[in-house]
Amino acid sequence: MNEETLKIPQATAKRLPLYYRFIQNLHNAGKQRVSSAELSEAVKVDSATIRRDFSYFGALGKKGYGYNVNYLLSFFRKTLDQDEVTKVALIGVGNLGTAFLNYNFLKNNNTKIEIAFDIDKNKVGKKIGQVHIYDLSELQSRLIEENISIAILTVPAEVAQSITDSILETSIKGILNFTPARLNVPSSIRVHHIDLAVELQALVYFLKHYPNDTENSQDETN
Ligand SMILES: NC(=O)c1ccc[n+]([C@@H]2O[C@H](COP(=O)([O-])OP(=O)(O)OC[C@H]3O[C@@H](n4cnc5c(N)ncnc54)[C@H](O)[C@@H]3O)[C@@H](O)[C@H]2O)c1
Repeated sequence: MNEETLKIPQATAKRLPLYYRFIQNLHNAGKQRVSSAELSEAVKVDSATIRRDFSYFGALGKKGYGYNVNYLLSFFRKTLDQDEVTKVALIGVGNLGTAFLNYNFLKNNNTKIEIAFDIDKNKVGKKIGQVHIYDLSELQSRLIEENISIAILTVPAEVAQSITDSILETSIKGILNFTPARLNVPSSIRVHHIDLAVELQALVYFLKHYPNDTENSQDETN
């Protein structure tokens, strides 16, 4: 994201790609304008939150008119750096990694897995979709050469920290960690953890303790 968006709350920042996706859908469907109530229904975020989120960027909507779809689209495209492709590497081409390579974020214009790594000799040298799988010994040199800024970690938890340590001195600025390992990194590197087991447990907890909380029945902030 560019500098203008650096000071917005993190929860708002995390909702931006969600807004962008739905605004793209509205644009593709030929819609010219959208009210915060319609947007709220589509993205399942309450309209007060949408108005507050949008207010961080100045007055984007007009009372009684709603938001101009083209304006929002170009605004979010610019804010989310959609015109600039962020190169991603995937480390660990097992069950989860293979699924990501097949999916390869085709709906996102600005992120693409460019390269993958594994230690398994049966996988190294092959391609999944457009993505080549290289031996782990080539990790640092290829990350630097291709100027890759994000690494997705889908390796066994035991090796997650050592792989992380080995990419600290490369072009990597962010790590999307799917392993259950908690990673130690310097503050110059950002780590986002995605743990299905934790999410499932949280869902079970909310079902049990907040069965009637229909106001907040969608969690889009993580
Ligand atoms: N976050 C989630 O929701 C979620 C869900 C399922 C699995 N996981 C985690 O994701 C990771 C991968 O799971 P999986 O089911 O795909 O496992 P997997 O065993 O199918 O795949 C792991 C891959 O990593 C490779 N590998 C092993 N050591 C390596 C190293 N040092 N460098 C590079 N590659 C190496 C293996 O050869 C294999 O291809 C695990 O840590 C697992 O706990 C997370």
